[in-house]
Amino acid sequence: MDIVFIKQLAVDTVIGVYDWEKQIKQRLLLDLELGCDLTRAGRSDELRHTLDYAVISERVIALITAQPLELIESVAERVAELLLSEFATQDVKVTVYKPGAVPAAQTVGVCIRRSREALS
Ligand SMILES: Nc1nc2c(c(=O)[nH]1)N=C([C@H](O)[C@@H](O)CO)CN2
Repeated sequence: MDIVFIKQLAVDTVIGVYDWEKQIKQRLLLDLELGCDLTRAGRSDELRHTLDYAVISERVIALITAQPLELIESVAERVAELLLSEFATQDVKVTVYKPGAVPAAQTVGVCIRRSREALS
């Protein structure tokens, strides 16, 4: 399976369980992997034959900033659902980092894999 990926997509949004977190924006970083077949795009050299990482990035940022959430798990699940429903990908891997959440750690986060197969 080929992959279109986006690494360390920065999104400033309201995210967190605690009251003080609901008053501020915090930065999340996302790694996205979308499984697909890139043979046609590689041969044709046409953008319409692949997944446009610029469009995907804009959609993901718009989704995450549209509503406050508590858990980064919820962010990951919503992003996976969006990617599978709006883009021609077979499966996705979504990693959400919340740097700074645990001062003693470089970063913390969650990683999920979801496939179109599992939806049907
Ligand atoms: N597995 C998770 N653990 C925690 C989360 C989370 O989203 N997923 N969130 C918090 C708080 O919001 C924390 O980031 C505040 O520093 C705690 N644990």
